[in-house]
Amino acid sequence: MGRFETKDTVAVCGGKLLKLSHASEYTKTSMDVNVYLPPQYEASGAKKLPVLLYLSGLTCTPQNVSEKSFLPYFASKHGFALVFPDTSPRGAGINGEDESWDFGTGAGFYVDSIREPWKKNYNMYSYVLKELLPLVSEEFGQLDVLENCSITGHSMGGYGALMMYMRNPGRFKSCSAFAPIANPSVVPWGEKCFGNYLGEDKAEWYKYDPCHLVKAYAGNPQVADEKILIHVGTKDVFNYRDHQLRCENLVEAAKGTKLAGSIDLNVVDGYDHSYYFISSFVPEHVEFHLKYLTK
Ligand SMILES: N[C@@H](CCC(=O)N[C@@H](CSC=O)C(=O)NCC(=O)O)C(=O)O
Repeated sequence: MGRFETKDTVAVCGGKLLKLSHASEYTKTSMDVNVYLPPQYEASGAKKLPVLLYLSGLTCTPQNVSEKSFLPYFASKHGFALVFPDTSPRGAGINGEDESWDFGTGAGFYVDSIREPWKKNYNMYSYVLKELLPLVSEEFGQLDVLENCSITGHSMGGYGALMMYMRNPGRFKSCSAFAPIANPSVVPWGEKCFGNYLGEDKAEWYKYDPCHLVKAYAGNPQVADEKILIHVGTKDVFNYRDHQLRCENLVEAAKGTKLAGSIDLNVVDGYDHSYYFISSFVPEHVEFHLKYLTK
């Protein structure tokens, strides 16, 4: 299949989960990605299917979300495709990339590094937006991944979804997030990753921080009633309020901006950070995105 190598094809919920890999120009490594094609794909003819891009969190490969989110069930029910990228380059051969679970391998933080020794490979922002999605579009002509695509994600990936959405107004039809790292510049995970990938100049960090991006965000020209849906649990060990996640900071930062009153933050009692939490709120997030995606 063109530039993708198919490593496995799994029957799921009436559709096909394709486990793919390809050589990446932006990471200079082989990259894994899972693409879920719902049963409607085969019969779609000239009509292109909408796509939901899901960015995963720290330590994840494309398999965690494929196996544990229930997203394929809803994609089959409603006729949209799913794209599950990996969370970092793997095996880049950089000293220190495998020393901790919250930096390096599995922790690309969806930024383009500007620092040695990371900048040659750790370019997940450009990789996802400029390479992977265009490649999916080329290889799967029936998927409208360039014009009719929404974005979501979990934790580091929830942060990535908010950040990519706000940096590219109109590129995605809608955005939601599960327990996102909403203000990475002020929390330990962000400080570690931004410090290493982007250096000491905080101005470089703010280019990727949703709480700063929201200030200049021009609004989504594609939609009239723009909202961002966020869920986070009260039993999340990374704490929505004052530890790694800081979801309330985004609501606060949005005041006086185009997104004032539009960040729909739902703090849900008793839920943790796991895929039990994610899968519990996937139905609501799917309903949300379906309001914006063209069917
Ligand atoms: N050290 C632990 C915890 C890692 C963890 O909780 N990862 C989350 C994402 S955290 C933020 O980005 C995750 O989604 N894990 C995968 C899963 O299937 O739950 C560890 O290494 O497990």
